[in-house]
Amino acid sequence: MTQHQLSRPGRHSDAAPRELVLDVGPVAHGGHFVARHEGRVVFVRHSIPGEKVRARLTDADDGSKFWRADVVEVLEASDDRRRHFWPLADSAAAWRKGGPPVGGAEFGHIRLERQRQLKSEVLAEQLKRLAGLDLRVDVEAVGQRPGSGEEHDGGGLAWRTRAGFAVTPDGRLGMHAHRSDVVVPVREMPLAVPGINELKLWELDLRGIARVEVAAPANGSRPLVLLAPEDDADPKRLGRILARLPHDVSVARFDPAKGQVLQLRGRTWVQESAAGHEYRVTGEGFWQIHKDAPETLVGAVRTFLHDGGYLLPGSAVADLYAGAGLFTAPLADAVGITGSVLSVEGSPGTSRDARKNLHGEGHVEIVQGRVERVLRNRPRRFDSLLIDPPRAGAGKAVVRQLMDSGPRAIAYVSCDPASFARDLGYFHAGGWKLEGLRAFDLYPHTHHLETVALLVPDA
Ligand SMILES: C[S@@+](CC[C@H](N)C(=O)[O-])C[C@H]1O[C@@H](n2cnc3c(N)ncnc32)[C@H](O)[C@@H]1O
Repeated sequence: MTQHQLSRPGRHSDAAPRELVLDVGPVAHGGHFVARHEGRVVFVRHSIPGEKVRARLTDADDGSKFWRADVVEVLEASDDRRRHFWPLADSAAAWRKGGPPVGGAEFGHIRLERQRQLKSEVLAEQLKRLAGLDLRVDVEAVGQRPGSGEEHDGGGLAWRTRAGFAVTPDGRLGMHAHRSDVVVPVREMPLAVPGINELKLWELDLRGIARVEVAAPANGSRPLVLLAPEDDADPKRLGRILARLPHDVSVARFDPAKGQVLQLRGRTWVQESAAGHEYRVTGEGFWQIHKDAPETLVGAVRTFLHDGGYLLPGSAVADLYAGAGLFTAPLADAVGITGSVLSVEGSPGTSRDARKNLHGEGHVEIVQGRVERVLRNRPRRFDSLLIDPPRAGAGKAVVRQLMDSGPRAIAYVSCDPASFARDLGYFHAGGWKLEGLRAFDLYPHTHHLETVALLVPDA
């Protein structure tokens, strides 16, 4: 990696030292660890509680309440520290070579079991702070061979069925350095499933392409490569890239701003499978990223709703923030043709997929629109609900609408402990309680965490 200026945000006042020696304290939401320098909080990435590190300031404005820093040298290492499995994402190694590490594997230097403990601590802290709840939940490992995590011999790797790449100015496959516009060339993505790495996209000349997205379903069906050309790209370049990719790979061009996907070869979608159902997912449409996430999450929701007696034949239920219908199909099975399922998804393309995926299920109504609008314009009663909002969570108004629709239970699937804890606070204020909570490590080696909760009225 060459020396680059940090272009985003990388602010330093002249008075601020560029490197500090820090004693690292507890983990915070977002994958940072809390340290202090002369009374000011410094959020340090790539460290571990209890360590002493030398860290480079990446955001250090005199006026700001806290600074951000990145480890360049570990002075006293934690027993939980492991050699990072990917040199490009190893903070100290990357800075030694003159630039920031690539993003996306910011916990890769931590023993897997300790990663899960840290995520559990973050969840407990958010629940306490935002929902006033004293609760510690263990984070469950998913799809890892027992004991394999310690040596990184496959533990926690090769799980991403989706990967996004940038392109270097000279046309090589790359990834953004952490909090930076710098694109670092890559030759593999260790968190991605083999179906993505086998494409060897790093061998392509990608000049004229701004972004590359790849989807390789866990069921081994045909992968899809999405290419976003720059505005002034020579169309012949797309043809040359197409010729270099294996024939059994679908290729499409896409325009992220307009949400358009145009076929170049094969399909514009991938075929996914879960819980005995088949799903098509077009372009960049949402699908759970971890190869084992669909089965894991459907199983957890089923246990909470079905085993709790909240999902009976004939029930009226809803799947909100439904994507391509991952949960809609098993909910439709459970309530049967005497019941009904309302499935609401905001993205027009993904909602079209849901319509195709649930075609023929007469008791399922697919509605494209924002959840808050659909619930406001057509208020109705439900026996139980499932929600799986994006990272921002559902929010106060939607939580109110959900409670007002009279369900006996709500399953809440969340990918962000902070917005989940905040929403839980709104449920508490409305007279509801947390009846069950499970947490899953569906993003190993990153700070992200998935939870599934069961909420019921506090009778
Ligand atoms: C975390 S994904 C879950 C999708 C689906 N449940 C699954 O597991 O495959 C959230 C989905 O909500 C959609 N979405 C985001 N904001 C929305 C809103 N206000 N109303 C409806 N859908 C929304 C996104 O397009 C995305 O498909």
